[in-house]
Amino acid sequence: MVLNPVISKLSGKLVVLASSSPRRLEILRNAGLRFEVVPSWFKETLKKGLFKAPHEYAVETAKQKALEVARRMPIKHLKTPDMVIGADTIVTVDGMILEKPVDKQDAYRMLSSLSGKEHSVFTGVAIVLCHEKDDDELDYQMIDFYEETKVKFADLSQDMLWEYINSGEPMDKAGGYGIQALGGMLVEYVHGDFLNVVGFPLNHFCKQLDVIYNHCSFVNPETTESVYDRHSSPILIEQKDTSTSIPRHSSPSASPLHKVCQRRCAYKCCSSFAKVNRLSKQDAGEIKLHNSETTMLSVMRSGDGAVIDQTEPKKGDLGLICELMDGFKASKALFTASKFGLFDVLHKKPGLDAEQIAQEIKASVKGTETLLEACVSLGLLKTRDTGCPKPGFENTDEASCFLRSDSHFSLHAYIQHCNDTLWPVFAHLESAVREGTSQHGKVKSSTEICQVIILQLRFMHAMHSSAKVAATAVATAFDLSSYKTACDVGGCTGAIAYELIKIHPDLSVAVLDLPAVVEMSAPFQRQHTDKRVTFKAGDFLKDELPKADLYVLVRILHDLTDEKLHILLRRISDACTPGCGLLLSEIFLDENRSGPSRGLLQALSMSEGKQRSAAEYSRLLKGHGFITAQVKHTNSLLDAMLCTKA
Ligand SMILES: Cc1cn([C@@H]2O[C@H](COP(=O)(O)OP(=O)(O)OP(=O)(O)O)[C@@H](O)[C@H]2O)c(=O)[nH]c1=O
Repeated sequence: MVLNPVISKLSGKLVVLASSSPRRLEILRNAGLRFEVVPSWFKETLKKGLFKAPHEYAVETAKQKALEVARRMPIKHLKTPDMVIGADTIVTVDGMILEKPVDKQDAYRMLSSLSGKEHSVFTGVAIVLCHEKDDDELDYQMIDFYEETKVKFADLSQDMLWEYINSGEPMDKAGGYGIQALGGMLVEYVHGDFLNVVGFPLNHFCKQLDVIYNHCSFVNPETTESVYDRHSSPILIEQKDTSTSIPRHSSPSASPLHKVCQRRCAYKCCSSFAKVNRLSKQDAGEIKLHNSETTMLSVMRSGDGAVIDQTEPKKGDLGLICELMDGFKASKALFTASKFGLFDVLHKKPGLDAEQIAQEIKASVKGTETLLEACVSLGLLKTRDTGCPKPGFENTDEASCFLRSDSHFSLHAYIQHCNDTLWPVFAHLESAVREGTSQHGKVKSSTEICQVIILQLRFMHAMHSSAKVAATAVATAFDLSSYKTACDVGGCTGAIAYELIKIHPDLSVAVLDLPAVVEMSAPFQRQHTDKRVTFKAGDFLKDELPKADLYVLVRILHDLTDEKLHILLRRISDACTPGCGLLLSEIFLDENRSGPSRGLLQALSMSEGKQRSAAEYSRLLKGHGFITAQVKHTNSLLDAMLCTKA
């Protein structure tokens, strides 16, 4: 297998990764594959008992994830992809299939069942090759396979397990661990493909691409001929069979899933098979069949004949609700501790007890004690045994990194902004929802005019601190070496600009922002001497944009009305020559707008704009002549997208 020619076979094709897993994205990106990410909406609810072996469950889930995206993309007016890749990772031990834990207790249960034992990690992968037929139909071929890796865990003590669980790492990972990070410390040995455990069996995938593009010919959907490659061992390809077309309103039993299962045939390469299936684009909604199998709803009739909906609570349901009910208390505890400078005090004098801390922060002993305990429970502080009857307190690593006011990645100013500005705005949320307007005005109108400048400066501090935390992820998201001049439109204090020039030595950046902002941003530049960042005062909606071959828009578009957004994009597009780049950074919503919460909660206090998914931004930009080259979900505060002017 020659790796690069295999990956390069896909250049120029629209390859879509139907996954929200940042690990899969990174594995494939690192392999040089160019693709878009459209997370699947398929709910992982297939009945495990229906499958003879665990890997069949993983493969079937992967197939359904990929098919759901292949169906949805053309309907949602996105382009029909050439290839959709879906994957599903599961952990199996003692006959049980472990997926992602629903809460900490569940993670504990999973990890204890793995302690001291060998288990298997299976990743099922589905590759859907699509061929657009006409307005209504989509032909596709499905190739699927799986990979198994054996992993042995050391004996794990209860303390160690809880420490690991409290790190937060287990929650979005099958089996409740991430071998690529802290979870690696739990592992005694790995037999097989390491990346398979992380979430994607890259080696097996490349072999499959090799088979697809170098060693076999697939059924040509136009001619309906089935073809064998005579120079390699025969790959059995089912002849196109229109009986696999899915009726527009197929019943669950005639679902693609069932058809696919029944029609499975012998083939080379593990469990792969390829055949042409036909899918009506209208069938997108029909994938719901599994919901009926897994729902826990039982309908009963009460004495007066009314239907009572008795939904049994699922494990973890209560945990979720409690977390949400108490969420505001946790936030306010963080804001208060931050306002009192608690994390600075404990950085300078770790190990102080409650009484000493109360003295330092000039607060009551009783109140301080309560706040300290709450902060420990939230993972912001930890206790230290000082040998005295009263425990000492110190910052956790997270607090040390993000909550001190003097740390490089300090979010202190942003947290104060949350407390002083956003908290009062959210107190008016009911009115905001009822009236459909932001409540910023109500809160601001009660502010003295002379305070406006102070507020503006505070706001800039807040933006500066969160931009600094997001900057590395944004600046390193893509290879920008071909660009020499950039303009950071609305770049505020230059936090992103300075990071960009740090990472890209040949780049110089002009930061464009309103005159008042540029004037007030001087104190933020004191520690920077590099002349490659310059500031230009101007209104990006009216004044001339500095010439550049890369325009940068970080957290700008979501805040603009549609009208302003189109004015800005048109102005940038006019300033660009073909080949110029546009680096967009925002929180990208999931395609079904079901998350991430950070983006959706932010929308609740936004005045004019709206939050969008990567595909929505992509479409907007396409309307102004920009083609999306790459999308990156960074796992940091902001995601990123690189587009090129066509
Ligand atoms: C064992 C292990 C798993 N994982 C992650 O566990 C998720 C599995 O869940 P999934 O359902 O297969 O995928 P998902 O995250 O829900 O994404 P999607 O493809 O959208 O369903 C994937 O993320 C994997 O990386 C690690 O990161 N490290 C590990 O060591």
